[in-house]
Amino acid sequence: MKLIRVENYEEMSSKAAELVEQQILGNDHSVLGLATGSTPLGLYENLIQGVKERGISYRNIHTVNLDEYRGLAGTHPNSYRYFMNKKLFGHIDIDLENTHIPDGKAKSVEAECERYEALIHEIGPPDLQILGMGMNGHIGFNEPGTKEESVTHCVSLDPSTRNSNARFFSDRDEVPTHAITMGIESILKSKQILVLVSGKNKAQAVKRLLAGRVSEEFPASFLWKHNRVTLIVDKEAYSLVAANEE
Ligand SMILES: O=P(O)(O)OC[C@H]1O[C@](O)(CO)[C@@H](O)[C@@H]1O
Repeated sequence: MKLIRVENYEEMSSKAAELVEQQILGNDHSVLGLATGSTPLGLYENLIQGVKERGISYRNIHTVNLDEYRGLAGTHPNSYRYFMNKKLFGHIDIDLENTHIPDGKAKSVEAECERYEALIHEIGPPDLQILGMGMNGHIGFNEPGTKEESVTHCVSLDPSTRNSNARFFSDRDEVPTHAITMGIESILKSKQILVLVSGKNKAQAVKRLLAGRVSEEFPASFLWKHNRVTLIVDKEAYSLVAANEE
């Protein structure tokens, strides 16, 4: 795992954008794996700037997102489809037909998971997958206990994840109880993975990740099984590791 230590969220976001743009400049037909949550927002702002100021084009880029809440339509303001359209896709020259996110409202969740996994293989796997990490080590919505062999599946969300994501909803009870997520195996198929972690509330998770012990109990630890992972971590998120080094 390649570690890039940066000062703060802004630097993490601009460094990440630099790496994404490098990928696009190297192959303008790249497949990007994208994430939601607070972490990649700064990255997306930088990518939007890249279109306006650096002439980066997404005309031939395809994207696959990691996950979507079960039960929310793409028009729901808390759905990840809505998030992606608002925070990125609506501001860059990407063809929306080339952007893919699981359908949270699909009638049959099993059929939707199968369709999405097949789609990842058909257009992908991603040349570059962006990941955030939950405080409990979740990647996508793969909660502790998820098997390494997991492909796209429906998960019951951990109470800690629902609590943490409640900040996006007007009421905690509105946070969906289930989500569709790419599995660990689906994520590890990506050719390259870029993990972004920022803030004090992730310091414990960074410490656990960098301890290097691979365990189902901490899903992000499976990233040690991939040979092209870059972790960009800011000072606060790295603080507990730094304290150990002193
Ligand atoms: O970036 P945040 O909001 O801390 O969330 C971390 C991770 O949690 C998820 O939002 C799922 O809850 C992931 O998509 C994200 O990478």
